[in-house]
Amino acid sequence: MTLIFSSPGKLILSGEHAVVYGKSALVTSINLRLYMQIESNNSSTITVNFDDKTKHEIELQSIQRSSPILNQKDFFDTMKQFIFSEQELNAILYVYLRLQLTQGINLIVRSQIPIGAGLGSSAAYSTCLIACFYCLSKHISTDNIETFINSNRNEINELAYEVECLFHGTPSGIDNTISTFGSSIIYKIKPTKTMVKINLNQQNLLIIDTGIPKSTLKMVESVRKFIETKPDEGEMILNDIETCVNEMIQLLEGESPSSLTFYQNMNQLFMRNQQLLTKLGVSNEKINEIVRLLSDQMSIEVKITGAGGGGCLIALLPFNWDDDLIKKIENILHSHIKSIRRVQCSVQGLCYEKSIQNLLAADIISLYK
Ligand SMILES: Nc1ncnc2c1ncn2[C@@H]1O[C@H](COP(=O)(O)OP(=O)(O)OP(=O)(O)O)[C@@H](O)[C@H]1O
Ligand SMILES: C[C@@](O)(CCO)CC(=O)[O-]
Repeated sequence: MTLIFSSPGKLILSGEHAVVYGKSALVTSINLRLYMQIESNNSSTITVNFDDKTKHEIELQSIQRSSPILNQKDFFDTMKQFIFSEQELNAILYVYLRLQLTQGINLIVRSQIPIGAGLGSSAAYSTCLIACFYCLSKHISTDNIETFINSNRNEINELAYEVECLFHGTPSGIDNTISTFGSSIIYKIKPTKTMVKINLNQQNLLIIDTGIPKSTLKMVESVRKFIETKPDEGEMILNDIETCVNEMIQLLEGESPSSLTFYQNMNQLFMRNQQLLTKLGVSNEKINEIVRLLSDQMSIEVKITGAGGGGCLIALLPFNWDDDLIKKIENILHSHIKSIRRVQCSVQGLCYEKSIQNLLAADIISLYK
């Protein structure tokens, strides 16, 4: 049986980091997707092909277990000698054992989402991995896959969260949730995990890739240290970030996205949110310079999206933007960034791909427009 799934990347418009501490965050899925194909075979190996560039083979005889892996701790404790240095391979091993598969498998991964840039590549990977292995483990026939996926999204999301924990320690779950469900959501983990869909039809979001490598794990850890050392200041910043999120939600619910009021207020909210993230310590000199250049020369406010420390930044283009305006931005930033790109948001979440065409066409997209 051959199955293909795809999942989108994401942009956090507001609320990153604060979401880890139970505050609301606003997140949207974007039109960059990761595609994964799975087929079972009669061999005793898992073969993996990443973007036609890296190929791996995992020998199954050595790792088969009679009882399932129950959680991450169990995995690392009992599979010590089989742990790879590449987390993407550990994720495959984890899911294979967790879902008690026994057959040989061929996996093909092709992705448009830049890796490690704050756009949720690991969550799209985790979500597709679970969908592939879960459907295989349940022997779902291809005719029933769509229905099966739609009625099991919550379970897929919970399992994808476990895989995200391999990548990120104890993430909030915002990335796998948006990748599984798609569209745009207000996400919160306290007092219980909740997601509320919100209408967000923005065509004017610009992603600026700083080209600076970042580690989500390290950035989340540095914020934790900040909050432990300065709990009062930390709490105030987190509350102020949540106020930005709530004001953004009010704007989305109350203003036409093509109005000047909407643009001006969103621009201001990006600025306030960025200042708060800077206070939390997740910005740096290079990011500050990019923020300063666009603010001073174009009155466009830029904020970090995701963990910060590098990766991508976002800005909202004025509703009357044109190619000349983008060129002007490129000219101002060209020696400071890797690339820029406009994206569509609120796209479909995890989905079953009926044909191989999209997988074949997928290639890591340079963020350059
Ligand atoms: N196309 C892919 N091929 C192989 N591995 C991938 C792919 N996409 C994601 N991964 C895995 O996900 C990891 C990236 O996770 P990381 O959290 O660093 O970046 P991100 O998910 O892009 O950013 P963020 O979590 O901040 O949104 C990679 O190191 C790799 O293990
Ligand atoms: C920085 C963070 O808030 C978003 C990462 O995409 C971490 C998380 O929510 O797990």
